[in-house]
Amino acid sequence: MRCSKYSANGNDFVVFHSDVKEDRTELAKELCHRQDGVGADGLIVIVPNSDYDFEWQFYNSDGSHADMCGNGSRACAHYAYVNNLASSSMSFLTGAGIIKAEVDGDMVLSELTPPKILEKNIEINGKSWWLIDTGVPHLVHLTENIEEFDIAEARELRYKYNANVNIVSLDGKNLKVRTYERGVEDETLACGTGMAACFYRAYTEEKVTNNIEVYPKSGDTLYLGMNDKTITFRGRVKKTFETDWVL
Ligand SMILES: N[C@@H](CCC[C@H](N)C(=O)O)C(=O)O
Repeated sequence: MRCSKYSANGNDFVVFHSDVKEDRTELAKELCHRQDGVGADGLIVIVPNSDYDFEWQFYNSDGSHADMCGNGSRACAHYAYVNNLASSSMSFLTGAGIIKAEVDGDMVLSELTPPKILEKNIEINGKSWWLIDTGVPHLVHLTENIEEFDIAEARELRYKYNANVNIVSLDGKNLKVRTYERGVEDETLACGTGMAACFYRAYTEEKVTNNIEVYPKSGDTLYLGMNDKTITFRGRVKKTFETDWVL
């Protein structure tokens, strides 16, 4: 079985495809383990679908299922293209809905599901959070100082709201973002749906214009914009390892 490891701007994934759709919770935990496994933030399994190019099963590193993953969608699209599972322009089914993606070398564009503001102005400890669904739920707080990310507070909010937790600051006309991810239970180097939620809040509040750059913790550059109702999310992916493997 072909099995690849991808880094999508520091958010890393084990990816493989299979004809069998089955529960892979335990496998996700084993493979994603940083010391005893391959090590990754998530596991993506591509399985056949009769209506779209394919569908995916997405697992966080703790084995929990997530409906969507922005960075994972770009890694998955690249894997599907280079393994002849789809053409460079594809659509696939996720728990959050249909995702369209386009692969151009190592640049991959993913069109995320329409963002939804679930709740505005949640005031906690002098901070004002918005809860936004960009395929999965994200709390977003606009801050002056991106260096001050209180992980203990983020962890508390993550459980209270069952959401990922982000802080975002302006960097000129662009944005810097940091994300605590549920299912990884720590800050990750990048989170696509998190960047999308931060962009959406900043754009809705007219802090940024359309089509800007967003810089996650890894320091990479992602390109985000509103396209009618959906958010386009573009950036490089890197295949870091590949093996043919007997599981
Ligand atoms: N890293 C992903 C988000 C993965 C799912 C998330 N941890 C959740 O459980 O909601 C991204 O790039 O969007």
